[in-house]
Amino acid sequence: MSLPKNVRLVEVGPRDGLQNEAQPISVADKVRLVDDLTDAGLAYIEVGSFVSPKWVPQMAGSGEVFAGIRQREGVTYAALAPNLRGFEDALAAGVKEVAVFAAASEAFSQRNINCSISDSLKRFEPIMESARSQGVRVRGYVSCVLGCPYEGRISAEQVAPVAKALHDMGCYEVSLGDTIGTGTAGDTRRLFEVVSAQVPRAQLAGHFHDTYGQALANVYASLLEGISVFDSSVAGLGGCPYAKGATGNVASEDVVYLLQGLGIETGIDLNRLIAAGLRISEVLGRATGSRVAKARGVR
Ligand SMILES: CC(C)(COP(=O)([O-])OP(=O)([O-])OC[C@H]1O[C@@H](n2cnc3c(N)ncnc32)[C@H](O)[C@@H]1OP(=O)([O-])[O-])[C@@H](O)C(=O)NCCC(=O)NCCSC(=O)C[C@@](C)(O)CC(=O)[O-]
Repeated sequence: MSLPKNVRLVEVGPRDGLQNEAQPISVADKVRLVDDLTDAGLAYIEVGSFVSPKWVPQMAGSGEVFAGIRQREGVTYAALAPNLRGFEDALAAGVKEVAVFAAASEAFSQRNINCSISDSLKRFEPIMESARSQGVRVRGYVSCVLGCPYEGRISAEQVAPVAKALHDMGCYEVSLGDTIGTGTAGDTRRLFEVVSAQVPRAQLAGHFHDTYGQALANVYASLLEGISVFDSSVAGLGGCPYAKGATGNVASEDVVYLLQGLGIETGIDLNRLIAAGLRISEVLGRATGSRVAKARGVR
């Protein structure tokens, strides 16, 4: 299979990246991050989550962040919604696209959203119905596609029915998440081979955490499988509150560098992206997680 000519990056830094931070991050700093990412040319930015603040306190101000950001024409600013309440709160905050999130592991589903996989899918149905009637696009996530912090190995055959269910209920794209970053390039190729028998490749995305240093290799393995949408996080921010020890997503800067080397267009200005990552890393008081940013001689 030949490599895709264009790739779309879904920037999840402001959401997946920051949701796990214990230290307070001001609304102004979150707004600045999203604006910097807009200026760097990202066409899709996941800005926040409308989830319970008791479960994920860092996302509590997502409505204020939406109110503060500069929205550029043609850029999608999305948010996570776990239930109808979250969906309605998101809409009230002016959100035009949401993402629902399920898991391929029962134990993770319980820890993350306090219900079974099948109950979570039922919970999404009223969201899908309301979204359809209001013309809101919904993206779907499946977590733990290559491993679970509680159940260990997860097979591609466990992932495929969950991805299919999200696709069948109307998610226009399903992102497959290696939440704990244990997957290898071989596992990744097999995952997409199996899942693409249920959901077309053009409607699948890859979401790789870099815990074991395999994320960039997994992006490349996915490209070889014809996948052309990847979630990534500026400065490699992040982790998951329900997957202890998991590091951030693959750094957006590193993915852009990889893609540039393959002659694949993303429309992203790498220098501005690096600057955005350095600014938020400074706010967080730590070094950037992007190897490319580090190699360019800055922090
Ligand atoms: C789903 C629930 C709400 C169930 O949580 P629950 O406790 O079972 O829900 P509940 O319906 O019993 O409600 C409990 C309380 O939460 C409130 N509540 C209920 N819904 C909402 C809402 N939408 N927004 C704000 N508040 C809400 C509700 O009003 C009530 O408040 P109280 O009466 O106790 O004061 C909870 O488990 C939750 O919010 N979980 C979110 C977990 C999360 O955000 N995880 C991280 C995102 S997933 C991820 O990172 C993985 C991904 C996508 O990146 C891919 C990958 O890497 O794998």
